[in-house]
Amino acid sequence: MVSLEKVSSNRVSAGFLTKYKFPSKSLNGLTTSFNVFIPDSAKSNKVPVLFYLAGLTCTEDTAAQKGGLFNEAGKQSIALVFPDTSPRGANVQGEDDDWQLGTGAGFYLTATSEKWKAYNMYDLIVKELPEVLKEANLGLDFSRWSITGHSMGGHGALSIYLKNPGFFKSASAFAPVCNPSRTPWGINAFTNYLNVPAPSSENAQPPKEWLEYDSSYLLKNYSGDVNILIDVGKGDDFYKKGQLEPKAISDQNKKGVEVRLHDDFDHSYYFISTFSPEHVAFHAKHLNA
Ligand SMILES: N[C@@H](CCC(=O)N[C@@H](CSC=O)C(=O)NCC(=O)O)C(=O)O
Repeated sequence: MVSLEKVSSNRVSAGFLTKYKFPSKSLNGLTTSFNVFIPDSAKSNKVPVLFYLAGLTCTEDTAAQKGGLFNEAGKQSIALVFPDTSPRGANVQGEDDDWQLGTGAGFYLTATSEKWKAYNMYDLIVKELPEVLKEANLGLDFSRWSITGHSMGGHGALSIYLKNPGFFKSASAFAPVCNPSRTPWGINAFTNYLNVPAPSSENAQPPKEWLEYDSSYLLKNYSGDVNILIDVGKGDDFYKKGQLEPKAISDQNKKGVEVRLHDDFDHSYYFISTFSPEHVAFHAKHLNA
């Protein structure tokens, strides 16, 4: 039995957003927080669930406050779950020194490096949080889950979807890191958290431990049907600097994958909140099919 503590609750759109915290086994016993939006309709019928994984430097509050997801989620009777982006206070030397590694930068993987042993956001999202939500008895339908995210969280959403065939009905992402085993944020995260060094040449095949978390590679080797929507802004500086590489996904021309590039939009929550109602509607189509 997990000791789930309610931190706050706010009326928003056609439901309530409630923040909880609990000591997480995945994160070495550290306390983690998450927000959950439950539409009013959950009182009469169980509702499907959409996870939102946020990006570097974010918390469980970032997308809840700025993502613009609630009106459509309320209308479509979908619950939203917003986890944190890393453990907090793991006491790893240097974990607060660089916004691209450590606190706020968990990269949604299971760390295999002794130094980063609390950094197990993959286990938290895929195993522990679903169990915690089931136990909390919030009116959620545990046969219908989907997943979305932004940037590092877009990488998380796509890789978690592709690593768990059949578990999620659909995945979507805003400006995701699509090919982390060949782009700087991913290489930095994998080298450190997985303790597997980068290959000596840029053109060499990345290590197999890294590829297990690379959505482009996972998609290439995926045999079933997929439902994936990706939006990227052409005015996004991280896109221009080669951190995102959506071409690694769009060039595969896989059925069930739509990658849309939009003029002018940047990496910010102005971009996300513009397209988030469409993403919620996309997931509703698959969650309610
Ligand atoms: N501090 C950084 C910029 C950090 C940043 O832009 N974070 C993005 C996610 S980037 C990929 O995961 C974000 O979502 N920020 C929160 C927000 O409210 O916009 C820098 O110095 O560039």
